Amino acid sequence: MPLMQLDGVTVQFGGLTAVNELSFAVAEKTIHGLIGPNGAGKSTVFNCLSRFYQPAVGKIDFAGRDLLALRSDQVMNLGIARTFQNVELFRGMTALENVLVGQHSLGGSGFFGDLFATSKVKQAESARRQAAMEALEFLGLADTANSLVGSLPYGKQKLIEFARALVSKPKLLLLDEPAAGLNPQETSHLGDLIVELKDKLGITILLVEHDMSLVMRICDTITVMEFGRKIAEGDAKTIQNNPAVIKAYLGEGEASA
Ligand SMILES: Nc1ncnc2c1ncn2[C@@H]1O[C@H](COP(=O)(O)OP(=O)(O)OP(=O)(O)O)[C@@H](O)[C@H]1O
Repeated sequence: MPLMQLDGVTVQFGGLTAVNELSFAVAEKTIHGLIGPNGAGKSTVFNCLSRFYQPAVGKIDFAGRDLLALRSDQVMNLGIARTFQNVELFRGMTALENVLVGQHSLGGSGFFGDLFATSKVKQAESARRQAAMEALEFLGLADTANSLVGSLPYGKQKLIEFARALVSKPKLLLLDEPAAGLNPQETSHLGDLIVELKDKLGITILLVEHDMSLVMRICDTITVMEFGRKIAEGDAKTIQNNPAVIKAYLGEGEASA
């Protein structure tokens, strides 16, 4: 059984159908790419999964639950985390503090516990800090823990966003253009880290990305969208040789796809 299944999902903005009867399944512990030319509807799909948008029609099942019946915060508690196209961190806070923010959804000790800082609270706080440090260490960022995020290079900031998403212990991680703004070396390192998230932590990844060499290198399965519809699906080799995919990208001038 897949971890997540979209079934006939349709999203409209006024007269525009941004996602059109889209169905696809994401298998557990895989890296699943969602690609397509600009405006194909990829971000709209992510925004449905994070529950920012409500589809007009369709169903989304996540680990046996009806995702569309849940609020955005409930989705996070169910085990879905995401990163954003543009880095969305608190620049005036340290890397560690930013990662700690990602644990907020895991629940705390409650109002009185926080107020009186009981030993239980202190223990929970120390466990949270340890988990945040472990997430930073996993991504090779331990040395940045006490640095202000705004002072760090963009590539590191992107990875701190990853750490923040990881610390909520997601089953599914939605990565929205993680390679945007990174140089080829940083992109290659990022690709290795994404594979490690799958292999070592067992996290399922849904990846929206324009860097085709990264997508083709790390994805187990790729779903291709154009004008809101699915036009192809399969492994990298199948997708690279699919005439409809080649046409969709060539039509946009992205012959590299
Ligand atoms: N909030 C919105 N209101 C109106 N139209 C929207 C909204 N969000 C997206 N759209 C439109 O829906 C279509 C799909 O957009 P979307 O951002 O999902 O595409 P995308 O595949 O993520 O594109 P890109 O690769 O450029 O990020 C586009 O025509 C876009 O203009």
